[in-house]
Amino acid sequence: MTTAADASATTGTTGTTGTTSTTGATTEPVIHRGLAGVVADTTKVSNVMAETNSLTYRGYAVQDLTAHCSFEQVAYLLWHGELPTPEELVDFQAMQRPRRALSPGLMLALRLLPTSCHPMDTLRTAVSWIGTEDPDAGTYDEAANQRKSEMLLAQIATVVAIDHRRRLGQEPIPPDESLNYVDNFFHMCFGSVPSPQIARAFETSLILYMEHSFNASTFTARVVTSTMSDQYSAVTAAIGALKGPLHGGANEAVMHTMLEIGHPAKAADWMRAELAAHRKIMGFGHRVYKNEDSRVPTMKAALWDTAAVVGGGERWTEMYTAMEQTMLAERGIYPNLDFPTGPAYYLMGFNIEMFTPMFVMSRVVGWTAHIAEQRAHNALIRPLSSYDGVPQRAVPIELATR
Ligand SMILES: CC(=O)SCCNC(=O)CCNC(=O)[C@H](O)C(C)(C)COP(=O)(O)OP(=O)(O)OC[C@H]1O[C@@H](n2cnc3c(N)ncnc32)[C@H](O)[C@@H]1OP(=O)(O)O
Ligand SMILES: O=C([O-])CC(=O)C(=O)O
Repeated sequence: MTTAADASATTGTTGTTGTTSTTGATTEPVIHRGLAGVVADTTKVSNVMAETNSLTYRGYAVQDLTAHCSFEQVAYLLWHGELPTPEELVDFQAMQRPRRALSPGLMLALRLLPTSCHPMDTLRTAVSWIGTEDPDAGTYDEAANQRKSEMLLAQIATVVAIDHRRRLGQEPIPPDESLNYVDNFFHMCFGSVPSPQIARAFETSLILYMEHSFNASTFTARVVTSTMSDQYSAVTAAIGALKGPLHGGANEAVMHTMLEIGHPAKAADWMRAELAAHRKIMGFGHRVYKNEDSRVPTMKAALWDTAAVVGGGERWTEMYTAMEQTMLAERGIYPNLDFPTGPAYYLMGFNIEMFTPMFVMSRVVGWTAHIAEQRAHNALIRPLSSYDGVPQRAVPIELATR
């Protein structure tokens, strides 16, 4: 089998059985395991530029957006291609905020779910449920899909907050239309709004989490959409893809790791032992960025800001520094966005198992922007495989039943 890394340039047509070169000789197909390095389609939503460690949403640098825009403004930008005018923003908020309350059916379903399930399972089930209650779930047109995207954005935060509370044995707190997305989420979780510094740090994390081109969960949403399936199915599948620790689940794993290490002074030895045992350390490495994740400096600053206003915060910033320095010295691998976000969410008072659902609260905007783009220029996503199982054979006569 030839992999992308060791393949020499081959021209010709590729099928499941091999490649026919222009000279007529059959060679083995080039296998791109994990689709690494494959450009699967074009997109206008965001641009991940690994060479310059930079990232733009609809042409705006994410650092510019986190410095000057609210979560709602950036969500509007990703969906509509332009930042909203002040009037458009008011209209957007007036339409979004009343949609935060959940249906009685979904409220009941959330009560019935076991608390032993992971909150990502709650969220996956809730999105699927919302789809069952939408009489237009299967109808596609641009306006209907935009309405569904807005509904999902408004309701996912409510589901996450209710799940956060029910695991603590607490009753839901209804959403408050007078509050912005961030303050309302804290209000629904804790019954109060955060300090401006914490609100800003949290909003920064959400803006940075919102979109990242063809990452595994977005690509999952595009694969489902490419079959002309519905938006709820695509988002439900994307939640399943984000849950894994090699993707969004890493923000939870980072905090578990930091707690296991316990003290910054123990970080270097702990990490060296893990690396010697060939185990991966969550929150480090990236498929596209091989130098530094474009979003990390901004989120690292937000973690430091959070630590400055929360008691005991320096324990986790010192842990961050110790782990970052050790990984760079031992393997030359940089932290990814999940590395600063994990301890930031922990310092903000969230239970660790809620971290990946909080990622969904934001990434749903990116997913649905990509679903719209996929639908607008659809091509069924169906790659080829190279068979390397047993050669063709006949059913043994003694096992035949007909
Ligand atoms: C929001 C996000 O989804 S960001 C990503 C969050 N995921 C994580 O933090 C999980 C930990 N990181 C990883 O598993 C990987 O870096 C990934 C999956 C993110 C990207 O991986 P890939 O591009 O497939 O690279 P791959 O896993 O093959 O790693 C290349 C090499 O670096 C090593 N490596 C990469 N990441 C790590 C890590 N976190 N810890 C230890 N070694 C690592 C691999 O062991 C491999 O070494 P080898 O060539 O000696 O076998
Ligand atoms: O792009 C990726 O592969 C993973 C990632 O950082 C993201 O989804 O934000």
